[in-house]
Amino acid sequence: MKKMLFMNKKDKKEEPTSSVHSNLAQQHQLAQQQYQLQQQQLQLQYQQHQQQLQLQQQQKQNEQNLAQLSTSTSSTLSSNNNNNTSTTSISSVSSSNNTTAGAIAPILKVHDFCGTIMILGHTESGKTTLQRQLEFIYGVTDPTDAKHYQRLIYGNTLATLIRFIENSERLNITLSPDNLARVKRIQSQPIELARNRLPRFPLKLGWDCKCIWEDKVIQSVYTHSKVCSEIRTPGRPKYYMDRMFKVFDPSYSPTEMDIISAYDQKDTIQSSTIIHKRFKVDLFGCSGKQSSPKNWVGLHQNYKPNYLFYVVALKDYFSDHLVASQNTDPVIVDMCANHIHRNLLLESLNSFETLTKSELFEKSLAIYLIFNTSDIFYENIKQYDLKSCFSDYEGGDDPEKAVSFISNKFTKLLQVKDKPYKSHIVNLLDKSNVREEFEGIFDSLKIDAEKRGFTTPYNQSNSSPVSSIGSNSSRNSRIPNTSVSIPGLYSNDNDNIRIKNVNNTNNNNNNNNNTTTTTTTFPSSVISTTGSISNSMASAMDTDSSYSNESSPTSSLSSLPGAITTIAALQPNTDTATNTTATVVTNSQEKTIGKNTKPSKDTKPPKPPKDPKPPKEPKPPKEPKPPKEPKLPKEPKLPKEPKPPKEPKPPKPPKEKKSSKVDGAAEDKGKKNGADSCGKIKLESGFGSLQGRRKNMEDTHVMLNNLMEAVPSYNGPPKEMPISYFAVYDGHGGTETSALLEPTVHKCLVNSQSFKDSDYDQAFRDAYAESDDIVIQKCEKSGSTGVSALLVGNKLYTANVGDSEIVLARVQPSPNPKGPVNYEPILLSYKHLASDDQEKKRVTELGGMIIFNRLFGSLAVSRSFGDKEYKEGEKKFCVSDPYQTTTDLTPRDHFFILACDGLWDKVEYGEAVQFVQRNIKLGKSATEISELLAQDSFDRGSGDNITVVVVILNWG
Ligand SMILES: Nc1nc2c(ncn2[C@@H]2O[C@H](COP(=O)(O)OP(=O)(O)OP(=O)(O)O)[C@@H](O)[C@H]2O)c(=O)[nH]1
Ligand SMILES: [Mn+2]
Ligand SMILES: [Mn+2]
Repeated sequence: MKKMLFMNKKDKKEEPTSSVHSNLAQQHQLAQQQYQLQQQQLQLQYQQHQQQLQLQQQQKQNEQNLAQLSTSTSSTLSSNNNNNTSTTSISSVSSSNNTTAGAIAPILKVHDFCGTIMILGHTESGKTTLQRQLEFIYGVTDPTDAKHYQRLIYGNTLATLIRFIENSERLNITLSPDNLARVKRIQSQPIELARNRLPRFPLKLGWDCKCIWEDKVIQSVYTHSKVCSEIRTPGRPKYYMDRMFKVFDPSYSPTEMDIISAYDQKDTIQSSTIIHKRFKVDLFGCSGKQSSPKNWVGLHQNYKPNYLFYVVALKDYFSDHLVASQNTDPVIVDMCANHIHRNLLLESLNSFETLTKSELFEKSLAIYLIFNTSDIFYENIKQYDLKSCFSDYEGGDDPEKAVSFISNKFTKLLQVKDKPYKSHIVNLLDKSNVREEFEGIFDSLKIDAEKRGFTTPYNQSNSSPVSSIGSNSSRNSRIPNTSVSIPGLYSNDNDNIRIKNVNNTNNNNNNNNNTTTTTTTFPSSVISTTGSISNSMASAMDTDSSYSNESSPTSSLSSLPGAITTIAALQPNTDTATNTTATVVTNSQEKTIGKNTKPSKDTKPPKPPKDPKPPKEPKPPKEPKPPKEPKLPKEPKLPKEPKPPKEPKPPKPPKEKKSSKVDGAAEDKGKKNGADSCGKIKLESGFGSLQGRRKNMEDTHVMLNNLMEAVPSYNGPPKEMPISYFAVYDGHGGTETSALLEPTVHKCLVNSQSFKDSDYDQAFRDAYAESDDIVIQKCEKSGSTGVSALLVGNKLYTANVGDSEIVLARVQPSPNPKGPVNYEPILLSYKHLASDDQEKKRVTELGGMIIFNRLFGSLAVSRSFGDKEYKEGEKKFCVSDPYQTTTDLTPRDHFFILACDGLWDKVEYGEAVQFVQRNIKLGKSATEISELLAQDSFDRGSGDNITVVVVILNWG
């Protein structure tokens, strides 16, 4: 039956496809011409309006000034019936700023105001969407880089399809046989992108894509992905799928909605500049990584935002209970019972609470809560009760009640802190909705900026059209956000203000162009246009002059006792890690950088700072250029700082359940608790390995307490020191590669010339390269990550590719010798993920793409053994160069743990170290501990294979 269905469609397909394509091409061209004409007209219209607008603006500003002075006492807040409003008295500011206000009034005519806004929010809440919309509406630069978006959207389309296929595999549900064959063809496709055949998509595959998308299985995966955090698919999957054929068309040119909808997970801060009624705003949009609370530390120092936009996706309120109660597809419901669902709305709320304790929050003047995805939320609330997320919710399916309930959860945190705020409910995809809401926001911000004296000339170096204004402005250009105001500077420059993207001034010329009689006079109440919340912004007119003088260094943390504890808690390991890993750092530096005798690939340039410093002058480019750096792939000097604990999830007590499947293949693996002496160190090693929820077991591992014995073919000079080798290999796309690595890597290692010469660092590089060559020759499709530890006497050498990692547990010196022993996790590996900034850079410089954080939308790691298709030809998108460390072990080093991402995705480094330590104390063996640790990750919901090797160092 199913087959028939697809056969029918197949019959109809081929021809219409190509004629559709050429029609589309013509349509596109026409549409583009029309668009250009429209743009020209608008430009004209815009210029005509200029003079009129300026007049109106001046009038309005004067009115507003008057209004503010007179409303100073009536600034009551009506937020959510809360009496404890955050009314910092405007009157005090008005009076204290009287002189300033008086001084500003005449300047208003000639000066512009400015502000800096930081956009924060949980991942996929809509931060980038907001920034793009604002750029389209008010931007000073053209946000449409067609080539970039064409690639990105093309990538989104394929990656979405691949994600659906992968999710069907994860959920163990199988597509129709016809479609399985299509899957094969599609999955072999991404590499085509690598061969620079973009944007040509082999049209014959278009039909394959469409059939897969329409497969019942994929449809149910899609339906479920909307409520299941584990199989969530980034971006707007349906939109991408529906536009598939347009995107595959060689003459495809992205529309504005395509651009707004494109999902681009960047790990850098994205900056843009917009101008609204001569109010200039620099927006810094956090994304991906930076959006997690641990990265909010330091953002204020770097960007000095005046205001914060916090974006929340309302739609993400689903929880376990809900998924289990949905009976749409029993197969998937069953599957969902097996994994843990994150509640992204609650996570966002938690993050927000953390934010309220940070310096960034303290120093920002006001918070704008942007409750996004209202469109989906209003639909969902009719089907899924909010009670499953908030047990105290009683509002039923009334969307207004639901939204105001959610917004209250956030605003409560602000009221406690007496922080001025406004809430807005929006659908960020809807341009006119965004315009409506943000007109008011920018109006009120401008008035605030004006009061605070945030005036600045547009500086000369600004590459935007407005930058040409004011030839004598350079002296102020270094301090974009100061209150410096120089009367008369721009008296004749008004006509020079051109906004390149005039979209915003079209459609709505009448009510949009600075003539709006907004009800928003800061700080009076603003009714959100959705009408469901009546919110108002508190007057933030405190007299703290440090706010209005951003050029003075921001006060240090010490002035914020509340913040100190939080920040310390957020980054528990920062200081200690740096200090105590000194030996490791020096060693690895010596080896990898200092000892740079061998050319090329071993050179490890230091990692650049994570957060690019903000541009010194407000520039309009979308993204601050990352600091200059060498081309070679990064190897950071420091082992990456151990992750701070995520959510305070108490580790579950390990169950006594034995592993369901214990893999065993390595040579002396059977010797589970192999105790052997290694110099003065007696080793005890063990492993735990779980197939877990995956269909196949693709992990392998090696434990060789006596490496030389295991490789009798060694023919170099005898080794005096005992040598041991441990490794974990995490295969993907089949078991071939990881199975082959198991007997191979250490043999290559021992048989390399460098090993004979006792240059173990080089030996690792040689062994990894040789093993990769062997694998590539023998394995068709699969690949594997790997982490290895070589212990020579008391020197520990490590190497890793991909996301398998090793952590060393070191006792921290304690001031109190009788106090509890504290262990510090020292990370000796580096995750080579496609999402990593440096890896991304390496790949994109070669002409490759990272989509949805994967290499060509497909491979999550950027370095591995095997994965031949990404290594063929000249361009090696995926490499096997390992990250390496060398450590002189001392009796403070107690044990180390090697494991694949099946462990590290669920268990923090510090948690694992504590876990092992606790169990050593309880007298458990290395094997028992490894098994318990693997089980713990399983219990926490890991859907992956899990392999753990624990090596305990007993110092004699
Ligand atoms: N239906 C709907 N989709 C939206 C809305 N706002 C954003 N989206 C979509 O949600 C997806 C995620 O939005 P982004 O703006 O990329 O999210 P982000 O916060 O920048 O995400 P990260 O960069 O991963 O932190 C995009 O594909 C948007 O098109 C909305 O109001 N309604
Ligand atoms: Mn983003
Ligand atoms: Mn894995």
